[in-house]
Amino acid sequence: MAQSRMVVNDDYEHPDHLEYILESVLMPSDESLDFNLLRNDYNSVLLHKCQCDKGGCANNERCSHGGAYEYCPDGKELIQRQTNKTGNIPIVECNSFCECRIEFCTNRLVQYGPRANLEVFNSPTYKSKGVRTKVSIPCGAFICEYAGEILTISEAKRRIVTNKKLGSMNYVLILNEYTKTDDCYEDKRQVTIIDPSRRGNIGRYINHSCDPNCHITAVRIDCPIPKICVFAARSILAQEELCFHYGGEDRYVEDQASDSKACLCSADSCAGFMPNSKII
Ligand SMILES: C[S@@+](CC[C@H](N)C(=O)[O-])C[C@H]1O[C@@H](n2cnc3c(N)ncnc32)[C@H](O)[C@@H]1O
Repeated sequence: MAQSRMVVNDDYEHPDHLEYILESVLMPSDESLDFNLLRNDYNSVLLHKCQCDKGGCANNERCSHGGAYEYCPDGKELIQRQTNKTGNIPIVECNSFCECRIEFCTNRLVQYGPRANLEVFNSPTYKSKGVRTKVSIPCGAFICEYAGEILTISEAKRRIVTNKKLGSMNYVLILNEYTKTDDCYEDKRQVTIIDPSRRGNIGRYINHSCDPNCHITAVRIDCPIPKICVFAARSILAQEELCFHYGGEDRYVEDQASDSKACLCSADSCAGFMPNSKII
């Protein structure tokens, strides 16, 4: 049974014989200095807490973390606030240190686990496994974490080279976060590298598209290392395959680095090749 540091509702079956995890976990130790730094981050907690009363966390002027989510027009579920349409604004959810009352707090979503009614299927578009939804999904809704092993930069480089040599599928996802002012990306602030090839959740089956219906956003709950989270970038119909752009924010920052692997997304705007985020 998969274990989590939080109360996560995730009872998806794992179709492969891999270890199913409920949230990202630290890679095995390689005794390096980089690993020790990563472990320190992984084991540390964000102490900053909010002191909200009922409803306060809906408002980013009142709540020190709040305002990331709002109710969708039918009021049925919390979605990513529509000012964050590209998913580029990182989210900090309320956590166990916060003084808000959990039953009133509207700044907790990812911590409850992936949405229901997703399924892994054999995708005819990608000629491999993919994830689709059995029911429609509103724009901004949380899909799931892209959970896997959190890697050091040197271990990620090593695994990417090995995958290429073996011709294996590459599951390593690199999220570069940037400081941003007036629509201009500036210094890189943090790199997070996740590999669900050995240990992962349902997110590991989501394919890349050059015109995706989902995007990724960095979400922190109680750890300074963000979770890479998949949200709906538009309304999605039942039976649609879910895809996001593997280049993340990098595609806006510089000429997108591309892989030698042909992209099968079949979008009109397809770049022809799979994107390849740089490990800077
Ligand atoms: C995170 S996995 C996605 C799930 C994968 N299809 C599977 O069966 O497990 C990433 C791998 O899926 C394949 N893939 C994903 N998106 C693709 C695309 N747009 N074009 C070609 N292959 C893609 C590539 O082999 C890539 O290394």
